[in-house]
Amino acid sequence: MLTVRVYFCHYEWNWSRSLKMKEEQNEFRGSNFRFWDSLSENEKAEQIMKSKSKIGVHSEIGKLRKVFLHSPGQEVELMTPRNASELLYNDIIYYKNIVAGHAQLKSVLSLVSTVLEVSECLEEVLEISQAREQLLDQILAFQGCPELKTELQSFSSSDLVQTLLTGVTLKRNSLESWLSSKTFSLVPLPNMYFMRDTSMVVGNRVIASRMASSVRYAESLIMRTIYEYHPELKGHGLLLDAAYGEVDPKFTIEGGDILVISEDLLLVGISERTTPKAVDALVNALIRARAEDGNQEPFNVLCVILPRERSTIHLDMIFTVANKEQAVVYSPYVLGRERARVVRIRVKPDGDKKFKEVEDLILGLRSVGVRMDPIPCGGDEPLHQQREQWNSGANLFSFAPGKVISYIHEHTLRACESAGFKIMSAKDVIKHPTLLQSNYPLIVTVEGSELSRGGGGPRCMTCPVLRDSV
Ligand SMILES: NC(=[NH2+])NCCC[C@H](N)C(=O)O
Repeated sequence: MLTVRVYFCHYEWNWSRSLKMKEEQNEFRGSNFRFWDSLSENEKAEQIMKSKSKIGVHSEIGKLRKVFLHSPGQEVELMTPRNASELLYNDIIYYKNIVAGHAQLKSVLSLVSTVLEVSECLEEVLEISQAREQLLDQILAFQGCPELKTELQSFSSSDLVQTLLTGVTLKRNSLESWLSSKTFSLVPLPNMYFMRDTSMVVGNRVIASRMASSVRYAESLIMRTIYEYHPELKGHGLLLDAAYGEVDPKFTIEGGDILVISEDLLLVGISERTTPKAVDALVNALIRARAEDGNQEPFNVLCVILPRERSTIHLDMIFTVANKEQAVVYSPYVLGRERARVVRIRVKPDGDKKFKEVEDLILGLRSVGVRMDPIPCGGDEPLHQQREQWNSGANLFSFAPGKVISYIHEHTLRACESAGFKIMSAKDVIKHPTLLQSNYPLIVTVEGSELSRGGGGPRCMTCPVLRDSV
């Protein structure tokens, strides 16, 4: 294999050792590489600036530099048919069967980006006593089990990470607990591998989500703590700090509903997970943040009112961006007779907002100057569309413009091929990373038949922290 030295490796990072090592191991960084020595002084300075900036997401497709993942562990095997739906799963899934699919995703992303494993970051953060204390207090208060604190405080950081992920079984040591229908005093976090939802980077700031379901609260508290304390990520301020504080069912927001199309355009799902009240707060927070940054440009938010169905919990289950002007869509809800309503909010820098209902999402995008040609998830047949969308067939993840990861869905992939994409398996790409250097649009497929039964796809499993601008 061709060995390539990438300019990123030449910058001396001051951050934690493990992260630096990861940078160095990642010698090959995808298609746009150049030898450091071939860069002009200006280009070098620009690259150094870029690598200094710790977080920044201004599009759905900019070349990926840093991404959060969580490789699923034993926590996914703690559910039973009885509690599966409460734990937000479509079915009982087996750890061994999802490992391979997730490992493919991670290997492909590691070829092009720094991959931050959330459990490793959490372990590092738990070494900071203030962070550990704060996180434990918050999680245990939310879960109503503050009595666990003394025991958990005594754990090593790695044991504590494991315990937070796999939960604590309720001790049957009183009549009340003996008769309780609960299994856990501290609920496990089997949804952790859906990294997308619990926090998000919008522009140069972070949103700590407020999850719609209490079984996921702890996940966003974990992310909030990582962004607050981790040397690699801290210091950016929160755009919206929704993870902690009073529970208000009218105020919930999850990352699967937020798509950053450009600096001046967001798509937002109004769904069973994300409420209008939270989106109002997000828009106001953006107005303030942009004013702070001296940004005098107006911006737009397109709000898609999603049906409340299990397979459309988030906007990214019916619409994901695959290239500069192409998106994979679930046609019935984006274009068809049953299409979702879309409300456009035009926001002036002085905070003035104008609301208008637009015809559909694609025309709404046009109305703000963005062309997106839809590629139908499942192809043209309603039967295939429904089956493949159910298994997260519209949920693709872009790691560069026109470079996308998808599950293997025959009809969706065929539609993508007709739209100009080449299809390659993750296995081939991992064996021959130079395949990623192609100039043509590319879809890398990962095995997802078991992963999708957790309720999401490649976009749901990734949380981009840093992307190049497009
Ligand atoms: N961005 C997404 N579509 N995420 C899917 C999350 C699935 C997860 N089981 C949940 O219900 O929360």
